[in-house]
Amino acid sequence: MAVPQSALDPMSGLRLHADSEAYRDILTPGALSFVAGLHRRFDSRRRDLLAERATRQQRYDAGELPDFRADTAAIREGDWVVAPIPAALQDRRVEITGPVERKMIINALNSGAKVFMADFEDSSAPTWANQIDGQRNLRDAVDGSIEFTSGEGKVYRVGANPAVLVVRPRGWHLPERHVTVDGEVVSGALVDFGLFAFHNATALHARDRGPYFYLPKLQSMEEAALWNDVLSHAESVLGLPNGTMKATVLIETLPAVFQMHEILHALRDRAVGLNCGRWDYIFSYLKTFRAHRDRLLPERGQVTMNVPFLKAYSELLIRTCHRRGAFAMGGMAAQIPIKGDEEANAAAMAKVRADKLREVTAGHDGTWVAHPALVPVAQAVFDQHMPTSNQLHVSRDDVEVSRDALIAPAIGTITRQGFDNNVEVCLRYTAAWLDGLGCVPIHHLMEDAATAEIARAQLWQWLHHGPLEFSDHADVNFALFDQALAAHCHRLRESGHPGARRADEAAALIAALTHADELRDFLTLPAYEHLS
Ligand SMILES: CC(=O)SCCNC(=O)CCNC(=O)[C@H](O)C(C)(C)COP(=O)(O)OP(=O)(O)OC[C@H]1O[C@@H](n2cnc3c(N)ncnc32)[C@H](O)[C@@H]1OP(=O)(O)O
Ligand SMILES: O=CC(=O)O
Ligand SMILES: [Mg+2]
Repeated sequence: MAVPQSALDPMSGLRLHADSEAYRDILTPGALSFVAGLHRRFDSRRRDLLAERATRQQRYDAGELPDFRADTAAIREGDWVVAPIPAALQDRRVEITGPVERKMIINALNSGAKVFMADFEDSSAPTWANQIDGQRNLRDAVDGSIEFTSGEGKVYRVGANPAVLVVRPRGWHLPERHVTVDGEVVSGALVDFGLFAFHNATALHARDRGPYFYLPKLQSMEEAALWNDVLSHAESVLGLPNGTMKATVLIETLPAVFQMHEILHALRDRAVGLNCGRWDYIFSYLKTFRAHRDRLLPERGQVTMNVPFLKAYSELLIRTCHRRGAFAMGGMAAQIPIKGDEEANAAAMAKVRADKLREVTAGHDGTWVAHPALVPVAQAVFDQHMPTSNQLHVSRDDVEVSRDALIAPAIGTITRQGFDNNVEVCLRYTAAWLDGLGCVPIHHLMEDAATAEIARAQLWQWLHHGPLEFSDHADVNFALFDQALAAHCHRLRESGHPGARRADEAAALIAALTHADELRDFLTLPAYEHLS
């Protein structure tokens, strides 16, 4: 189906500040007009909502605690369900996620997972080339022409029964500085969504395959309503029936956990589920309580999904989703396969299995994996404990979760090793990101923007809310941080690790962010100024 030209805005006012010649097939006049139209219609609302985030955070800094909203009680108490879920998304027991790199897209589609979440967000360093090559790769995946030949001559093609594609655009906070409209920088979310929808919506709809989206880092039902209006407008411009574009929302901020019914309600014509984005959720807990010394978290390794505030969040998410006829998706275990060490690999796989067992027995309808080798591991657990396509019938009416349970402080310690690991992860991840890699293995764990943010936020909290002690009673202080950062920077510079050549820049950025009086909202915003 052709896009009616009359529905597209004129091109005037849109400027590209990067190579566009090489991407003429993606940056077509029609696609750019579509993005410009989204910007003109929706960007002022987006900026107002970002300002509301800042105001909300000021209230938390002044001592207020997040809570359920009084003005939306009728939505929480009312009887309503989301629109029917399409056949292609009825069974989502294992979803593989990964960056929009050509070879990885083919591997993910062939991985045996039910769904592939193609990620422009936590696992992407948003260089112009990464984002626009990613659009081309996805367009080729959708039209069936995608192929890749490795340096060794191995040819990659998509086989039978590929995973169903779900796309995650960037969050509302990130700009795409290479595109301006009427002199204003366009939102990364609208660029990622707009280009993907423009090029693929019609073809996907014709095959009953969407388009489907994962929506990241929302804080409120108003932010969900903005997405709803963007999707609805796009459907109308592209000539698709209302509700064709489906959305799964990541509940990965602390404010959002108090508005899960409201978020589903705002998107009820197109919501198919919520997902426990545990890593950003932990980061958001740290950020929300950046001024609350009584809610510091212990080191990252101790903040598992069995910690009471995380258990409460995941169980309330399941209960909420199932009451509304929506899927309750689990999240990502950070372990990845360990090559060349059978024992360590078996221990890592056992952790993944335990995590998936917790999810499936709690009532989750599916889960995420970070690597193709983990698909059979997660699938075996879900197959054994979830004989049906999903568990919408499991109501979890037994779950009673209070506001206090959702914000309960976690008990634990800070070890020197945990502190040092946070410094290393922050540095190495930031350096890799500056070099264009948004997801890297560090000490056999997947590290992406969300996991690195936890490390960064923890260091800031521990150092600014001192005096704190390590488990061996030594002081946690800036001198130790500076020493550790310098040592890791030296090691990284000399290593063959991703980002080695950006080590000094990354170290300077991490030092500035950690010493600053205020915890910055996102590492990726100041880092974007340095991204090639
Ligand atoms: C908090 C969140 O937001 S989670 C969601 C965001 N994070 C992600 O999506 C994580 C995605 N995963 C990855 O990027 C990678 O698995 C990493 C970086 C963690 C590890 O990467 P590597 O060390 O290169 O993995 P490894 O060398 O074992 O890869 C083996 C093969 O699997 C492929 N592969 C690894 N992960 C993936 C993936 N997620 N999707 C598709 N293919 C993958 C590799 O491309 C490689 O293919 P090849 O054998 O054909 O060359
Ligand atoms: O996006 C997922 C998360 O855990 O963060
Ligand atoms: Mg996330």
